[in-house]
Amino acid sequence: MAQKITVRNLNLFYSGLQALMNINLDIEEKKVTALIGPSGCGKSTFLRTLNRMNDLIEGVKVEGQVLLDGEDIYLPEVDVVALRKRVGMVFQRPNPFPMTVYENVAYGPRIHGLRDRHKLDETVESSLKAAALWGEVKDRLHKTALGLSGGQQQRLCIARLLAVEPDVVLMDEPTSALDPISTLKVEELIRELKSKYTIVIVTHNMQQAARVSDSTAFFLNGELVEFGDTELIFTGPKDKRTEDYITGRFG
Ligand SMILES: Nc1ncnc2c1ncn2[C@@H]1O[C@H](COP(=O)(O)OP(=O)(O)OP(=O)(O)O)[C@@H](O)[C@H]1O
Repeated sequence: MAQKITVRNLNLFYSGLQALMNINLDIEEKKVTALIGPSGCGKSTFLRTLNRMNDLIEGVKVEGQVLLDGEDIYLPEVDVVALRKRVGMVFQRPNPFPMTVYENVAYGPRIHGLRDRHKLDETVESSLKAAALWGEVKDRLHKTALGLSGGQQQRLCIARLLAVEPDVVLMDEPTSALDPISTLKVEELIRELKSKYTIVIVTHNMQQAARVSDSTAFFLNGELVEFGDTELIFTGPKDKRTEDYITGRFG
């Protein structure tokens, strides 16, 4: 199976304090990879290394390699804006711009040079359809996005990201601020999106990891303890620490 992202000997330090310890991990193309582990174990930090979001934090030092389609994203000549277009991110709390639904989705393509109104309309419609939101918003495209429900706002943020045609979608606890029904809708969407995108999701919810992911990585204190097929991780983990965590003994 094709590897989309290859992580080799990755270490990360926050002002000298080591938050990731020698991580080695292969992320498969068009699969969902879940990152699990107790609070503070480094899941979000690791997720942010995949599109260099940690660069925005002062005092961060990264060692090792993250290869995207075989190319090291940490080389100095890499265009970080182009990288973040290819590797987009959805956050814990939905963060639509204070604009209309349409403008939220059209924003990215416009920034990247799309001006043609007809093409923009098409992109907005196809992105909202891909995010399973079109039916709910097609009659309110020109109303503020802030009037949508939390679950709709999160799917709008996913549509906004899909509009710039990424390869990889990073999701940092994308349903933690949502009610159970909205959560299921986003989970359904994740399963649909993997036919086109490589998805990496941080979740605190073990059932969610089991429901949506193909592979699961268990982190503890900045280390990758175990990584493998989700079913195997949940039914027969090799490491005692993984077993303790998934059976709820800690975290
Ligand atoms: N901006 C930062 N500056 C300094 N230390 C940080 C920063 N962000 C995270 N850390 C530290 O790095 C470690 C890993 O944090 P991280 O947020 O990646 O963990 P996490 O597993 O995602 O936690 P949670 O599940 O609570 O979100 C923690 O010890 C945290 O305090």
